[in-house]
Amino acid sequence: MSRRNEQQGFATRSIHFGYDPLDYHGALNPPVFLTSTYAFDKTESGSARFAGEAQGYIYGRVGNPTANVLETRLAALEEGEAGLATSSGMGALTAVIWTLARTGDEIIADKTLYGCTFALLHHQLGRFGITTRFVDMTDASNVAAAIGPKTRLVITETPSNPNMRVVDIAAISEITAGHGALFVVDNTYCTPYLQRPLTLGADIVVHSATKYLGGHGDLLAGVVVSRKELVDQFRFIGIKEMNGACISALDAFLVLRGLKTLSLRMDRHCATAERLAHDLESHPAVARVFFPGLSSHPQHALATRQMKAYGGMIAMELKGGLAAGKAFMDATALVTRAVSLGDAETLVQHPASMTHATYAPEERARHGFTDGLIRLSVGLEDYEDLRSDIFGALSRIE
Ligand SMILES: CSC/C=C(/NCc1c(COP(=O)(O)O)cnc(C)c1O)C(=O)O
Repeated sequence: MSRRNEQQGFATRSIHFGYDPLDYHGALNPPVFLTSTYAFDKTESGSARFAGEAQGYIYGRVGNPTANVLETRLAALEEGEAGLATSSGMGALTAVIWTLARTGDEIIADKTLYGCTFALLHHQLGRFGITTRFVDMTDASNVAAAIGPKTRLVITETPSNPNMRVVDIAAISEITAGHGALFVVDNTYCTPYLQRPLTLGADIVVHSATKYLGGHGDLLAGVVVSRKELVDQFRFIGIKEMNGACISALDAFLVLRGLKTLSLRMDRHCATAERLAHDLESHPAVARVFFPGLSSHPQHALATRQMKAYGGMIAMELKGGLAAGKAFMDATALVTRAVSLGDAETLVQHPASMTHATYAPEERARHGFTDGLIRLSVGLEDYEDLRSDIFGALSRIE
C-alpha cells in the first residue's frame, strides 16, 4: 500500500500522506529544511525556475520542502487540489484577499467573525476601495439578496468565533457559484476532521493552523487549500509579492507533528465539550450556552448534518452578566485565562475585551454577541478535573 493513497482513512493520511521515509535516507519524519535559498546547477536552470518553465525551489519565501509536505497533506485532508502554508491564519486570509480583490470590488461576510478578520474587512480594506457588507449568513437568503455583480468574495467561519453560529456551506455555495463570486470558508474551528467545506461547494478553505491543526499552543501558522490555479496565485502573488507571510520550516514541521494526532485530539475535544455544554446548560448560574450539539442551538439540525461532531468550543453567558463573567474567569485555577484556542490546555477568555475588542461597543450587539459572553476552548484534561474547576468557580460567584 503506497503512502500517497487517497483511499486510506483520515487518521492514516494525517500521519503518512505526502511523505515516504525512503525518499529521505529512511528518516521517519520529514527533514526540517532550514534554508533561505536554493542553489542552481546552471544559470539557465535558475532562470527557467523563476520563469515557471522548470520545477524546483527558488527562494524560501516562495517554497520549502518541509512546508511542501504539510501543504500536500493538508490539501489531501481537505480534499482540495493544492495547499499553501503561511506564517499565520491572518497571513492565509490576506494572501487570498490581496490576490483576488481589486479596488471597486465588494466582499460579503458573515456578521460574526474573529476580531482581526472583522477589523481587516471593516476597518482596513475600505482604504483600498474594497467594501464589505456583513449579513446574517445563518439565513442563506440574506446572501442571495446581497450578492451582486461587484461581489468578488463571500467569507464565513462556521461555527463562528465567538458565538458558535452555524452557516449552511452547501446552500451558500449554490448562491456564489451562480454569481461568479468565490466562497471562502474559515475552517479553523472544525478542521477537516469535522467538516470539509470544499466537498460542500466552497471554493477556498483557510485555517489558523495556530489552533487545532498544531494543537499544542507552540506555533503560529496558517493554511489555504483550493484549486491549484488559485493556490499558485496565492503563493506567487499573495505571499511572494504582497504580504510575505511564508511559513518557517520549523513551524511546518510542528504542524505536521500536530496533524499526526489530530483525529484523536478532536475526538477528545468534542466528547469533553459536549459533556461540559450539557452540564453547564443546567447550571443555575448560567443564562445561556452556545454549543451546536445542544438542541437549544438555533442551527442544531444543520450542525448535526454538516459536522462529524460538534467541536471543542463553547460560548456562554452567566446570569450575572459581565461582572459575573469576569469573576468566574478570575476564579478558575486549572482553566487558563488566555486567548487562542484548540490547545491541549483548556482556555477561557472574554471576547468583548480581548479577541473581539475590534468591534466597537455598539457593533457587538449588531454583530451578534454581548459584553457578557465568555468563550471556552475545551482542552484534553480529564473531564472531572475540568468540571470541578469550572463548577467550583461558578459556585464562588453565586
Ligand atoms: C489575538 S486573538 C488570538 C487569535 C484567535 N483567533 C485567530 C483566528 C484567525 C487568525 O489566526 P492567526 O493569525 O494564526 O492568529 C483566523 N481565523 C479564526 C477563526 C481565528 O480564530 C482567537 O483567540 O480567537
